[in-house]
Amino acid sequence: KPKWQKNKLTYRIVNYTPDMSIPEVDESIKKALQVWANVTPLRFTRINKGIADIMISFATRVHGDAQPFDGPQGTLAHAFAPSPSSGIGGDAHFDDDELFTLGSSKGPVLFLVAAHEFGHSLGLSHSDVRGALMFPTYSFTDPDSFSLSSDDIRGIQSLYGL
Ligand SMILES: CN1c2ccc([C@H]3CN(Cc4ccccc4)C(=O)CO3)cc2CS1(=O)=O
Ligand SMILES: [Zn+2]
Ligand SMILES: [Zn+2]
Repeated sequence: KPKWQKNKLTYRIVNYTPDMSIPEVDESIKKALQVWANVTPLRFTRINKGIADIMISFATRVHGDAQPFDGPQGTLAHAFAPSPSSGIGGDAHFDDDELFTLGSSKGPVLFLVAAHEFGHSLGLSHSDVRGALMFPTYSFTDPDSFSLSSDDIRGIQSLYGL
């Protein structure tokens, strides 16, 4: 299973969705990374130019990789597993044909989708445990009452320890 060979990782928010304010996106991304930092030795530092380990962007349809997005609904985002060779490893792309929200059930909650995607960015694949963050299908949960399932914790700690 590919994993990062370092605990200090950088991230960069390359562009923004029109759905939310810039501070709301910044906070959602920061909280989503903190979910994984809370249970591992991993630490995330934001940079605002250059190449980060985890490049975060919003895009629609064909957007420069082999996985064009599919318009509204369906795929909400995708992320690439860590890779020693390819620069895209770790990157997370969000489908801007979705309406990302801070916490309403009017559209997918960016924090929740990002937390799931960053699981992939760190090397996790999907879980078959309903209720796990890494379960393949999204189901709205109140972001304030969100917590990782034991399956998510077992998975990430099998890669990075605690
Ligand atoms: C907070 N949670 C999320 C967030 C996002 C996702 C996935 C779902 N998804 C749509 C999807 C549906 C069906 C199959 C694959 C992907 C994405 O594209 C990316 O995010 C899945 C889950 C499980 S959850 O605990 O409810
Ligand atoms: Zn992409
Ligand atoms: Zn997924």
